[in-house]
Amino acid sequence: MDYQLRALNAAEVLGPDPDPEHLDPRVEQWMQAVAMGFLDARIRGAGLRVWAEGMVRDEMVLRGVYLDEVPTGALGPDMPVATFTSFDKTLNTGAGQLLDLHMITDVTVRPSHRRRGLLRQMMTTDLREAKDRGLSMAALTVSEGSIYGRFGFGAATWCRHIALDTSRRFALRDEASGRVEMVDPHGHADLFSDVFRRFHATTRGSVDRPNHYRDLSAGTFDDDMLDVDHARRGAVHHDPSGEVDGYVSYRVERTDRSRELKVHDLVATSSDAYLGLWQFLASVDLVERVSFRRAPMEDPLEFALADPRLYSVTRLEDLIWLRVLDPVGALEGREWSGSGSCVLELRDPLGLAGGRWALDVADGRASVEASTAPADVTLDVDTLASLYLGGVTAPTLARAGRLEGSPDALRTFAELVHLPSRPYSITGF
Ligand SMILES: CC(=O)SCCNC(=O)CCNC(=O)[C@H](O)C(C)(C)COP(=O)(O)OP(=O)(O)OC[C@H]1O[C@@H](n2cnc3c(N)ncnc32)[C@H](O)[C@@H]1OP(=O)(O)O
Repeated sequence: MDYQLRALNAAEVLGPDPDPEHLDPRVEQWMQAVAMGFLDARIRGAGLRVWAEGMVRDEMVLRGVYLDEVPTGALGPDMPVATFTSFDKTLNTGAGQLLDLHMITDVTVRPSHRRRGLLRQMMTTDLREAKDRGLSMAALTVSEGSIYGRFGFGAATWCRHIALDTSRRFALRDEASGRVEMVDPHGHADLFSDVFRRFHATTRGSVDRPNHYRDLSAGTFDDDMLDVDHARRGAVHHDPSGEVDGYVSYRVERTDRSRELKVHDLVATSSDAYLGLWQFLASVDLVERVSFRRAPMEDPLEFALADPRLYSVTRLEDLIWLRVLDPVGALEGREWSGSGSCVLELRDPLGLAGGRWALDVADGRASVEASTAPADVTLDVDTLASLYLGGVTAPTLARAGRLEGSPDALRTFAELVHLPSRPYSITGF
């Protein structure tokens, strides 16, 4: 069977203002292939608008694998058998630095064509092109944990799914300051985006949001319902000067004889905003359970409660998986601890970032260059990805057998790479 890998530049094909009723058929067929690959319904209505606008604003590259010949009656030659999207945004790497980030999503291969190397072909082409364009880091979120390690990706940020008992027993140890007012989220996409922009600028581990988050946060599109969420409600937190420093977007769902408040998005730029929004959520009557799937691993809420047992973690989720493309750009673009030096041997199954790299850290900033000196520490490129944002420590990875070196070398590297807190991304894509 002959396959052709093609790439479409969404902004070029759709123009600046795409009309969802009359999309270029190549793009629409590509979208329907993605929907089929993720076992979703056909895309229509609001979904076409949100997706097309997002593709254009984010300048997405849509890769597709097409069949040369299609048997009579089978899905047509314009619908790809495999899809893959990428676009560029930024990653907060700590100490206020934003690193350019190559983001990958919408990876599907039609079941009748899987395990023939189509994902491998799209991935290796895309990563090579991103590296050639000068990007030093790529990222994705995964449907299954077993797929992307072979391509050099490692889990780098995690989040908690939490449930909070908001019955009469709920109380914070101290009242949060500031004030919360309800808003209609459908009309506040700009305000929500602005709060997120400030959160992104100050939070290590945050990845910038694709454009369609404007609709997801505001509830003008919901990716489970594939439509406008008419039950979506919202509230914002004002700091004592009156400035909005956090928001929450949520809906209440009935389960048997009770109700659950499901938080879709909660973004806060200060602890008062974060705790104030939780205090508001707990004050919603007729609901005794609030759930949220993007709580930080180090969650102040747990420790602000008068009764910490009202807080439960229902699941831990790996969220952002990173892939180093260029070790110099990636390692120099990160926050480090103290001063010292070390030679790293990086093993890379795709040959993009492998080799020996001399790392020199002075007062938290690194300079990195290729080296022929003997390696102090040896690791795989996916292990470096997991260490990169401080989501896991070097001693833990050494105990897992994923770092090799003498005890002294491992100690030096562990001290340099260590970061004081866990990273937090609130954005899946
Ligand atoms: C970033 C994202 O978009 S995440 C979403 C990923 N997509 C999905 O989960 C949708 C449903 N699944 C699919 O569409 C496909 O099965 C895909 C995309 C996961 C895999 O596509 P394929 O073309 O079958 O993969 P391909 O043949 O290139 O396999 C590449 C390698 O990955 C391995 N692999 C592929 N799928 C899986 C899997 N689900 N679990 C474990 N390993 C896998 C293959 O065995 C192969 O390994 P090898 O090269 O070391 O021998």
